Parts: sequence; C-alpha cells; structure tokens
Amino acid sequence: MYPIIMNLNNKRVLIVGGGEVATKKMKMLLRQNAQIVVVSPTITPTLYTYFVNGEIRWLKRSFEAADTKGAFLVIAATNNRDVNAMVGESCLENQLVNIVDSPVDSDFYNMAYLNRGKLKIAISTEGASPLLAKQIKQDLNNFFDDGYEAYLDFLSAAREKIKLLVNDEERKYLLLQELLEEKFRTNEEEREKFFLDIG
Ligand SMILES: C[C@@]1(CC(=O)O)C2=NC(=C\c3[nH]c(c(CCC(=O)O)c3CC(=O)O)Cc3[nH]c(c(CC(=O)O)c3CCC(=O)O)/C=C3\N/C(=C\2)[C@@H](CCC(=O)O)[C@]3(C)CC(=O)O)/[C@H]1CCC(=O)O
Ligand SMILES: NC(=O)c1ccc[n+]([C@@H]2O[C@H](COP(=O)([O-])OP(=O)(O)OC[C@H]3O[C@@H](n4cnc5c(N)ncnc54)[C@H](O)[C@@H]3O)[C@@H](O)[C@H]2O)c1
Repeated sequence: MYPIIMNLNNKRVLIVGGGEVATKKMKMLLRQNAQIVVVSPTITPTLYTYFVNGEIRWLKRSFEAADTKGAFLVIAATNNRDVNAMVGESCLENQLVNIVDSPVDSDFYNMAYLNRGKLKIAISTEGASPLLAKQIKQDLNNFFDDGYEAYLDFLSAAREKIKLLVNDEERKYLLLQELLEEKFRTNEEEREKFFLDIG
C-alpha cells in the first residue's frame, strides 16, 4: 500500500449508504471543500444535519449504476454486500473506490487519524486490525498534546521567513534544524524572539 495525503478541493465524492459507517467516514470528508453526494434511502440524524446545513447533497433513493459517473472518490458503505460490490463494478479504472466490507476490492483504505492543525498522523494496519489502529491513535493522542497546533503554525511561518531572508544554504539548513529545539515547542516567548533575531 502506498501512503499519501490528498487534496479534495472541488473534487466529487460519492458515498453510497447513509448509516453509521458512512457517518464516520463523512466526518473526515467534511471541510475538505469537496462536492459530496450521498445516495441512500435513509440517513442518520448526523448526516441529515449536514444535509440541512448544505454541507452535503442527498439523493434519497437506492444506488443506481450511473451514480458513480464523474466521481473522483467513491465509498460503498451500505449494509448490503451485493450493492457494495455493484458500486465497485460501476466504477471506471481511474476512479478511487473504498468498499467498506471488502478491503481486497478497494483502491484505498481509510486510516485512523490524528489532527493537530498542520500536523497529521495517520495509522494503517492494512485491515489487519482497525481496533489496533484506533488504540495506537489513542496512545499518540496523549503524546502529541494540543500545543503542537500552534507549534506547527510557528514552524510554517518561521520556515517561510528563513526561505525569504537567508540565501546561504548551510545557514538556512542550520536555522531550520534549530526550529526543532524543545524550547520553541514549549515556549511562546522563544518563538517571538526567533522572529526578532532573524529580522
Ligand atoms: C481507520 C478507521 C477509519 C474509519 O473507517 O472510520 C477504519 N476502521 C475503523 C474502525 C473500525 N472498523 C471496524 C471496527 C469494529 C471492530 C472490528 O471489527 O475490528 C472498528 C472500531 C470502531 O468502530 O471503533 C470494523 C471493520 N473495518 C473494516 C471491516 C471490513 C473487513 O475487514 O473486511 C470491518 C468489519 C466489519 C464487519 O465485519 O462487520 C475495514 C476497514 N476499516 C478501515 C478503517 C480500513 C482498514 C484500516 C486499518 O486496518 O488500519 C478498512 C480496510 C477499509 C476502510 O473502511 O477504509 C477506523 C479506525 C478507528 C479510529 O480511527 O478511531
Ligand atoms: N470499514 C469499517 O470501518 C466498517 C466498520 C463497521 C462495519 N463495516 C461494514 O459496513 C457496513 C455498513 O455498516 P453500517 O453500520 O453503516 O450499516 P447501517 O445499517 O447503519 O447503514 C446502512 C445504510 O445503507 C443504506 N442502504 C441499504 N441499501 C442501499 C442501496 N441499495 N442503495 C443505497 N443505500 C443503501 C441504508 O439505507 C443505510 O443508510 C456493514 O455491513 C459492515 O460490513 C465497516
């Protein structure tokens, strides 16, 4: 399996089925600025809220083969194996499909996923144990505290500044390395001082 992180801006995403699993996957898809369509006769109250808020489209009916047309990403998440398989078969080779009850027929899996602003940590067991992935996520959750979000914003801004102001490659590298020192992660005053010093 090949790990990447994906930009879904303006991409069409189709989710077939509107149950618990579809809802869980939707939480990761919202706020990606994707065009999300759910095809399902029923949806959970949570999905209904997203629908009412205009965050997703909802086609209130059973899946039809033509639904996959033009979708970049497709998730087959009904409780019916045959329907899920049919979703997969309706897709062209260049469409990315996740079939929730059949990893071997999927082009991608979802990963357990930790978000600290710009820091993303994703864990996969390639389907061996989603529960282990969840447990590892919870362990990392404690290790990478909330402070990492602001730290990553600092790293991002400082890196831009260094790229702008420092031409000497060696000095540039040393400065980028210096940003990883503990004091910058834990101390906001040290971060401010860094910007003052660099000019
Ligand atoms: C990461 C996460 C994201 C998400 O989907 O939310 C995810 N599953 C999560 C949770 C979870 N899934 C299941 C349980 C119940 C306990 C159990 O059965 O173990 C729990 C626990 C819970 O819900 O708490 C059951 C389950 N999962 C799959 C099957 C089908 C099969 O194996 O054939 C079945 C059996 C269904 C059945 O037989 O009824 C398949 C997949 N699930 C994946 C991802 C992909 C592989 C990721 C990997 O291994 O690392 C893959 C291959 C495809 C995919 O879905 O993309 C999320 C992590 C938790 C988190 O982040 O908190
Ligand atoms: N990948 C995972 O992490 C994971 C975890 C648990 C379960 N599962 C699998 O996911 C499946 C779905 O689980 P769930 O808890 O979401 O089920 P659920 O019963 O809560 O929801 C099923 C949804 O599918 C819809 N549906 C049924 N037939 C349809 C059709 N022909 N066209 C469109 N929509 C249709 C239903 O209306 C409902 O909204 C389970 O059967 C299980 O195999 C996967």
